[in-house]
Amino acid sequence: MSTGPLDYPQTDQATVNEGRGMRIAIAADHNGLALKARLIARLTAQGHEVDDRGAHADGVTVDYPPLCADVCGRVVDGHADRAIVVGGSGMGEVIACNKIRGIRAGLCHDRFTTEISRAHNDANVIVIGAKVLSPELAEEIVDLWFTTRFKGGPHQQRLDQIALLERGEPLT
Ligand SMILES: O=C(CO)[C@H](O)[C@H](O)COP(=O)(O)O
Repeated sequence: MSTGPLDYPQTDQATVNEGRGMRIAIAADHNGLALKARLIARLTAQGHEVDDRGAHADGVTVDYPPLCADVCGRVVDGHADRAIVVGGSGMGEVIACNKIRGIRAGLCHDRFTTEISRAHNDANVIVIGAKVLSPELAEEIVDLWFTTRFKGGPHQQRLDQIALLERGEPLT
């Protein structure tokens, strides 16, 4: 992952790898365990290195914020190129992830939101609601997410503005 002048993670190795051979941290709460397992199998078969950060126990209710903090921390500290979080709706998860400096998490539930999260927002975390999507659509959008490149240009300027907000600095 490169670090730009504003000291936050920018376009990452993923765009260089064009969707292959990335280090991916993944987590799910109790609502997302089956989908997490399915995505791990698929991404591993595609040649990615997948780090399953939990939860691991089926039938046990868990809180999602610590899982979000963990996988996002792996991205921010450079141990992972990108992260996936699976929840029930994914709404709380995307809120939690976006509290972490350097994280741009997108809640993706169709092809449009998925493409925009990468092309415009350079999202480094994708959040999926296992109760919102079919497993087949989840696989499709994860594939799309990993192969969609950030467009840069005016979108980079907006990300720079978001980074200023994150740092509590005035927008110029
Ligand atoms: O998607 C989620 C948060 O946005 C969680 O999966 C959901 O809130 C968990 O709820 P419950 O404990 O009732 O299964």
